[in-house]
Amino acid sequence: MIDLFVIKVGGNVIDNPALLDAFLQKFAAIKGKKILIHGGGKIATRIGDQLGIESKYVNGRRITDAATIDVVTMVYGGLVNKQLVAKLQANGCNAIGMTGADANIIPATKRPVKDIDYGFVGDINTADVQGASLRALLEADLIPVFAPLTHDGKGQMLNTNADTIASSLAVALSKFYEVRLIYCFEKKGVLHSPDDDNSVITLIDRMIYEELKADNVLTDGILPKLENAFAAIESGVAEVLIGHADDVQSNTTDTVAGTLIR
Ligand SMILES: Nc1ncnc2c1ncn2[C@@H]1O[C@H](COP(=O)(O)OP(=O)(O)O)[C@@H](O)[C@H]1O
Ligand SMILES: CC(=O)N[C@@H](CCC(=O)OP(=O)(O)O)C(=O)O
Repeated sequence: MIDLFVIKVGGNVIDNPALLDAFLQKFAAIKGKKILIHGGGKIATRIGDQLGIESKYVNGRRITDAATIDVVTMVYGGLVNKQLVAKLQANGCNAIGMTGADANIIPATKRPVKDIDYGFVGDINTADVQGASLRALLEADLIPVFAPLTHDGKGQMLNTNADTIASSLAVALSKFYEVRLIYCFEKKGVLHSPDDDNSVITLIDRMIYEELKADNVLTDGILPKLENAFAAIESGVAEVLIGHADDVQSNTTDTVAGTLIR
């Protein structure tokens, strides 16, 4: 039986106040143990623009130079994280805001420079994720809320994709709990036609995934999301779902809406 929900909410939801408020209300109402991981890429891009710091992406990852790591640390670890915590508190949810540096929960290594220099982007040291410390917070009935930031153990903050953080935390916690990982975004799930919310693909396994890729059904951010979903399933996470932020509550029950990854 599932006894922990690891839930990720993406940038398009965070950037839409009505959708975000509805999501947080539903998240707060979910019974049982839960963790929230948030993105916020769009807000970081907007605030960067205001500061004259332009955003550049390669393969869905932000090139994070010295000025950009300061922006994302402020935006993800400060503005977005604390606003979400305050709104969850207002909904009666005892949230505690964190980055991967806090309690050393997510140690990472600066991505080595090969063809591309991503700058201060962190690859998670998966075996070192402190699942036991996180369990202690959960057992104290706190609700951890993670910003997409890690650290190198030598004093440097690193920027890490939020989908990857969610997958790594789900894997680390699956030692202690039966975990359902839920990716929440602004679509009803993985879609056959990206513009048609009624075209949800209800089940994707590796074979279907390869077929969908070959047919060019999957583009942009959905590709790394599915890779992270498969990585979780293949490393001990019981269930992974990709669905709409509005459906988060039903997706913690047996009546799921969205795409199940197997
Ligand atoms: N077949 C598809 N089904 C759903 N989304 C798709 C599909 N193909 C491309 N996408 C795009 O992938 C995006 C989700 O990835 P991303 O922007 O990284 O999400 P998040 O908001 O969680 O960060 C959707 O907003 C959508 O534009
Ligand atoms: C390295 C890297 O690309 N990090 C991401 C972290 C934020 C994120 O993942 O936000 P969404 O879930 O809203 O896309 C970035 O800075 O955009």
